[in-house]
Amino acid sequence: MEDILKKITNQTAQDLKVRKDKTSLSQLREMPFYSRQTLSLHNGLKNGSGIIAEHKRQSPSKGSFNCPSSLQDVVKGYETAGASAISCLTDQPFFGGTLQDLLEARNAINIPILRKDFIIDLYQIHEAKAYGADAILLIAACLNNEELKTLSLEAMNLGLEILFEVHELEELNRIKTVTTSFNTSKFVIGVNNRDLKRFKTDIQNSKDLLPHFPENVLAISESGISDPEIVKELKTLGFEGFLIGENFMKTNDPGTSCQQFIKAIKS
Ligand SMILES: O=C(O)c1ccccc1NCC(=O)[C@H](O)[C@H](O)COP(=O)(O)O
Repeated sequence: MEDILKKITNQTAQDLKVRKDKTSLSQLREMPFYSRQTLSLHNGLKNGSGIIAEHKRQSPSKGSFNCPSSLQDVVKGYETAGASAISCLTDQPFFGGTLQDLLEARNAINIPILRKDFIIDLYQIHEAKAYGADAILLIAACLNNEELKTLSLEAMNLGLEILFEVHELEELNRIKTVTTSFNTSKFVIGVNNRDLKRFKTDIQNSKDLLPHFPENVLAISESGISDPEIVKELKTLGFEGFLIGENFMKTNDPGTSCQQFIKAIKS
């Protein structure tokens, strides 16, 4: 595992102990959104712009984005702009997000929401459902095959879709192995263009890994996307989803930035 991921997941494991002591699984199950019918991320991407617009206050690579807009204004702006889905970061120590953000986003919008976090424990899947997510992220670099399978099955049981994230071919091959026995094709695989050792992004990573994708799986390109022309190019190659955070969150009005971006990819 890359150093930064190790650092983040070690912190996640510590924070989880505190949250588990504070809120039991039964209490999560009693929360109003726990029994809610989820929205399909997969369908949202297939039928819409393909943009997953991210709410991201800060990042380990860039620090704070100093976005003056409230979470509600950001996510409502993204929805109005025509985003297919929202990615809501809930990691606090490194990204400044909270589970409360997820709850607020759920109350504000009616498009699919991805809980963007570093999921290493079944408890987090139940949290995702209880706080209103429709999909979760599972990062191959943080999990072995057994963990990937156990977490995926729990998510699917709760009606949550999964975005599997890979950085390299070995991880993509592991996702292929883990998902072959699944009774659904409603999961998506994302290539993260961010090299976590050097914090550099390179779209070429998406282009290199796409030919190795399993058939009929929805492909997403993640990170470092700021040019609508790149999205147009990646679409012609076969990508159907594009996860974009910084490019919108570094502006004063992420919703309007997202609107202009979506207009540009359609022109
Ligand atoms: O963004 C980071 O610096 C980062 C560092 C370590 C682990 C993950 C990180 N980012 C998570 C993401 O995947 C991005 O937030 C997401 O793909 C959007 O990327 P961007 O459009 O470049 O903000």
